[in-house]
This record gives sequence, C-alpha cells and structure tokens, in this order.
Amino acid sequence: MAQKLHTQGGLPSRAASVRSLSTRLTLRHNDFSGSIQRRLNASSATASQPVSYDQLGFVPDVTSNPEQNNTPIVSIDDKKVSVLWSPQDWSRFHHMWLRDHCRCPSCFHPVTKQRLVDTFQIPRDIKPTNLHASTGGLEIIWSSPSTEHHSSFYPWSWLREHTYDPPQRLKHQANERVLWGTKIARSPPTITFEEAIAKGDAGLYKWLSTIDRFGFCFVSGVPPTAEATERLCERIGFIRETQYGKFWEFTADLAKGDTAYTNMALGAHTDTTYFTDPCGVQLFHLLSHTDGSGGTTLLVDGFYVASLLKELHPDHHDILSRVPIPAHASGELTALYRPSPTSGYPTLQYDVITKELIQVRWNNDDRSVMSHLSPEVVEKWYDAIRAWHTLLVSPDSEYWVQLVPGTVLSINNHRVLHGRSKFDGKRRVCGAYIGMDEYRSRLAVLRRKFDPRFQDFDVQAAQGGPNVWNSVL
Ligand SMILES: C[N+](C)(C)CCCC[C@H](N)C(=O)O
Ligand SMILES: O=C(O)CCC(=O)C(=O)O
Repeated sequence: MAQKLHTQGGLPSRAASVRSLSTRLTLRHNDFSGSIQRRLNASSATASQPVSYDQLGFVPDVTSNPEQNNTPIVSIDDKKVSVLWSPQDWSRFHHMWLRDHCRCPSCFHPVTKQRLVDTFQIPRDIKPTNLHASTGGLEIIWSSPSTEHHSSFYPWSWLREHTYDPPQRLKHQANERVLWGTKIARSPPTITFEEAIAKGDAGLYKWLSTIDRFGFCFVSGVPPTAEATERLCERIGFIRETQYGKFWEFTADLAKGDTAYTNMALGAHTDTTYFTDPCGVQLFHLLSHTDGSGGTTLLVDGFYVASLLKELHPDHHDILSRVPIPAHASGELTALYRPSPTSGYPTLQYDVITKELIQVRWNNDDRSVMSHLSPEVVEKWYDAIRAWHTLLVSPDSEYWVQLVPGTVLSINNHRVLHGRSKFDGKRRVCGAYIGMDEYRSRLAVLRRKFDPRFQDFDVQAAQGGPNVWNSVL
C-alpha cells in the first residue's frame, strides 16, 4: 500500500500536512505502480540501454501485504519533507537536498555513479508538487513554472542511512579497531600467502580487513624472493612509485639518500611524512641477513599511543592535533620533497565529522625547521612531543619482532609506526608502498562482496558495481 499526500492544488497547507502526520493516508495503488512504470519507460528512453530495476535502487514490492506495511508517514512544509519513522523517530530533508540527490538515470549516471543533474539549475526555492510514500520508498514529483516535470524516488533505507536532520549518531565502524601494545606479540595478526593469493578474494579480504583492524598483518609462507613479494604487494593494488623506485630492495649502501639505506637504528616513525599524501600500506620482506645480527623490527600502534596521550596529557594531545610539522626528503640531488602546504600537517589528524583519529604522521628525523610556531607555543610544543615520544618508546607500547625470510610485514603507514635496531652484516629487505586510496578502495570493494552489512539490496548489482543507492556513494 502506498500513501499519496492529498494536495488541494500545489503544496498542502500546514494543516493538511499536520493532518497527514496523524492519519494514515491511502494510496491509489495503481497510481504508484503506474508512476514507477512511467519512470522506467521514461528513463529507458533516456538511457542507452533499458534501465533495470536495480539501477533505480530498491524497487518496492508493491504487491506486499498491506498489513505488514510500516510505511513511514511523510509531510512537507515550505523548506523540507519530514519522514516520521515512528512517533519518536523522524528525519527532515531540504527540498533542494532531495532534488540534488535524485538518483534516477537522468540525474545520476547508473554506470559511472556520477551526478548528471545540474545542481546549479535547481531553483533555490524548489518544492515537491506531490509525494507518494510506498512500502519501498518515497516518490517525489517536482514540477513548477521554472522546472520541467520530474519524478524522483528515494528508498526508505537510503533516506534513513543519510539522515542529517537530526544529525545521526556515529555510523557503525566497518571493522572495530583493535588498539594494541607490546602484548600483541603473544598473537600477532597473521594470514598465509596461500590465503592472500587464493582466487575468490576471501583471503585477500581477510588480509586487508585485518590490516584495517590492527593496523598491520604478517603474511607467512611467502616464497623468500622479490618476485613473490611483488606479486603479493600487487594483490592489494598497483604499487605506488616514489623516489625510491616502484618495488624496492634495499640494503646498507646509501644507494638512496636516506638512513634506511644504512645500518643505523631507526626510531619509531611513519614513512613519507614529507608527502602531502603519505603512503598508505607499506610492505617489508627480509630476504636475507648474513654475517651479522640486529636489524630487529619495531612496531608501535600510533592510535593506541594517541589514546594514551589524550587520556594522560590532553593538553599535549591537543597541541599535537593542531600544530603542523614541516618535513622534507632531500637526500637525493635530484629531489626535494616537502608537503603542500610546506608547513605540513599535525602529528595527529582527526576526522572533522566523526572526530575519529584517522592519521598519525611522525618522523622526527625527517622533520624540517619549526619556524612557524608562535614564540609562546615553542616550549609547549616540545613538551608535547616529549610526552608523545615517552609513550612511543614505553615498553608497554613497543612490539619488537625479528623478521625472517618467508614472512612479509604489511603496515598501515597512517596508523602504525615502524623502526629497527642497528645491525651489522649484509641485510637485504624488499617491499613496496601502496597508496592509501588504493588500499581503501580495494577493501571497500571486498567489503561489499563479503560483508552483508555493506552489500547492495541486489547482490547481482554488486557484481557489476554498487547500485546507485549503495550507502557508500
Ligand atoms: C623505500 N624504503 C622503504 C626502503 C626506504 C624509504 C625511506 C623512508 C624515509 N626515511 C621515510 O621515513 O619516509
Ligand atoms: O630496514 C628496516 O627494517 C626498516 C627501514 C625503514 O624504517 C624504512 O624503510 O622506512
């Protein structure tokens, strides 16, 4: 059963919309299915190929049993459409917002998932002419002297997912993050090479979702060769080439102008802090270490340490979340890398919407001159990084592990810091960087395939990419 908001010409009066909130309105069933069919016909006329139902998102089962209907009640005022999910639970959407988010094939490309509607041609005072509430969603008819007739359809689940008024609570984390300290050594997250390269990608999803949860993951059983390691890296996505090359092998020969190419100890750091967009996943594989010892790997969960700092020293935490740090890589005559802006980015970067920590950026060796601090901040900043450092090097935070040939270490370089102890002898390590966006994209596609919470209404649509109502678009 669907509802049609009775309107006496134009938009309902306030009284009418109040009445609509208190009484269930009946829909002329055939009107609704007729309007869906009309839109399908209309859209198939515009699209080069017939529009399948899934391209319009979840198309309601209009034959559902009316008794099971818990169709929300909708109402409209000058500015917004209100959806009453239950007496205490409602959402309101601006008319402009609704029109701008129409996902019919002529407003939102069903294949490329790009907006086609010209946002800036939508009258600022646009209002619906009619609303149809049905079991599957809300249909809105737009037509006014300055706009042509248009019909939009919004699945209830999509409207609920994207409610902004009232603001929504934090959406569920795809993967709950597991913060860790030194005790992670008891059972470090590990998958096998066979899992990682197996067809069907379930193992690849397990690997990437493990990195997402812990910030790192070992891959065991990897043939101790550069070729096998490169093949493993490319399971995540294309390798991000930098001044160090694409797939790199390094040893203590200063082949590149960086202390990684020495046998020195390296304190806990994240790589490429001198890039505007530091590399995402970093993979290391110790291929051999002969005639010497040392070179033990250090891992620290930057998100864990940031949570300690926030708890123990909120003022220091606040400074590290605000003060940008300039950095550079200028060990090669042919390169001088500095981020844009050159003042850099704060050590701790938070998502301004969810307030979640999304990146740790810390390499005290690659830090440039702190000449942008106001005088009264200088000492506070040094106190803050001292507190940060003390927590980073705390035995409770440090996880020391000796890499061995055959086990690859994969790290989320926006979260987990790494380092090594000094060493002697001949030590060969290979690996690569993967861009953060490539890693996140691969994980998102796999999550849609393997995690029911992220699946499309119509899994078939997922095979060819998300349908237009997938909540990630
Ligand atoms: C390419 N490879 C990983 C061997 C070394 C890269 C040097 C990393 C640099 N010290 C930084 O912190 O960004
Ligand atoms: O040699 C290692 O184990 C790590 C080197 C390092 O920290 C880096 O390449 O960023």
